Amino acid sequence: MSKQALIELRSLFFTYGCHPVLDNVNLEINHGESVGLLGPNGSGKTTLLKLILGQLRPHSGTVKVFGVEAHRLRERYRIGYVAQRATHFNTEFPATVREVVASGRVPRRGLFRLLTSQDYQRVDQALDMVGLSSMCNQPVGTLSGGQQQRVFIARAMVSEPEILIMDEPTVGIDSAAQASFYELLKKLNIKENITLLIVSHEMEGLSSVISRQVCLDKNLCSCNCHSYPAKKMQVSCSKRLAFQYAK
Ligand SMILES: Nc1ncnc2c1ncn2[C@@H]1O[C@H](COP(=O)(O)OP(=O)(O)OP(=O)(O)O)[C@@H](O)[C@H]1O
Repeated sequence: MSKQALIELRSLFFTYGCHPVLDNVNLEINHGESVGLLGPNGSGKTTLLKLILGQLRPHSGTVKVFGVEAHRLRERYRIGYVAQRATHFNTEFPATVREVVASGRVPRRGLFRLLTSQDYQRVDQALDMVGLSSMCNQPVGTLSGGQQQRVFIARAMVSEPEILIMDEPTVGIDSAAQASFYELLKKLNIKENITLLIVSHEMEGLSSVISRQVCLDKNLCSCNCHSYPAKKMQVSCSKRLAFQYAK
């Protein structure tokens, strides 16, 4: 029996009004992979993630997650999601780091059930994993961009997801913080056995984390990040990509 892909896109077509964004996209992501998704601005990366998260429905073709059509998936907690610019927190935002991370446990526990000591144990484990235990009582708005990004990863992790999807996770994070962030992603993928799908323009830094890279420009084209240098790989994808990255 063939192994079932965790994420499976078949002949996917999506349009906003009369503006086609995704045209015949096919992609399979298997358990344990760490996939980088690259493409120029406006090429449909966030739209593709929204389809995988079941927030949008395809106009034709299929999007399956864990073998089920994405919009029908009931166990949403199986997918962790860190949105683009998740870290733009108002410094006055009153919640502490621990409270924000604990809120990520609600989808698994259920909306009307109080969190138990076991849930909080999981929260503390997630804080430890991202290296923020010592800051757990600080208001989240007072943290740096890189630290806030870790809060959002911990928040996604407490629901114990099998897949973690991140949209531009390193935007606004300085290069020193990026290096330790990439180490964290490697740990999640290899030690915690979590499948990763990461949208990023920073593929050079991410190349130590990802096992495969795909380029999107309405269609998808697959590239193996370990067999090509990043620039060459991007250029090979399409003329539009070549233009983008030659700048
Ligand atoms: N809700 C919407 N309604 C109409 N058009 C939209 C909507 N959301 C996105 N678009 C358009 O769809 C196209 C793809 O947008 P999308 O955000 O998926 O691209 P992206 O690759 O994630 O871009 P970026 O790298 O800039 O974040 C763009 O032309 C965008 O203007």
